Amino acid sequence: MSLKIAIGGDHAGYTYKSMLKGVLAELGHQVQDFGPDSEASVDYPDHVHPLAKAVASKDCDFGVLICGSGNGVAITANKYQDIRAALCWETELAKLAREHNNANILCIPARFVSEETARDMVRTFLATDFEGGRHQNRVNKIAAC
Ligand SMILES: O=C(CO)[C@H](O)[C@H](O)[C@H](O)COP(=O)(O)O
Repeated sequence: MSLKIAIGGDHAGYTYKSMLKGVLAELGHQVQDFGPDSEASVDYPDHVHPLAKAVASKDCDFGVLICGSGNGVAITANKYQDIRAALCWETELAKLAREHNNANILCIPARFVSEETARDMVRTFLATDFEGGRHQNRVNKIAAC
């Protein structure tokens, strides 16, 4: 199924973002790029806030955020009540983020994972469904905070 994917991050994730846009296109997904558009140093919140709003409003189905450690983009995106941004550094974590947490944004630490791992995490994240059940009860309690 073709999805609308929001992608963004900062300068440390720029190269991976460019590579992952190609992966998303190969998978048949529509891509909205929230920048940056070069490797020039930027402030990640400037790119995360509009992306998180697009996912929270369901204008985009899922988001992929890439920075150096993944922490800044995750911390910023999770400020939004309807965002569940998961920092993942191996494929199994990306799978569990969807299965157990119904994560809607995947955060990738570009300076700490290989390009192949980043590609595999994106493919797995988008191909994995939320399990619901006991996990839905837990996710509901996040929103209640
Ligand atoms: O999580 C981050 C910011 O909290 C990211 O790792 C940034 O990409 C990193 O901080 C950028 O560092 P730089 O020295 O300005 O390239």
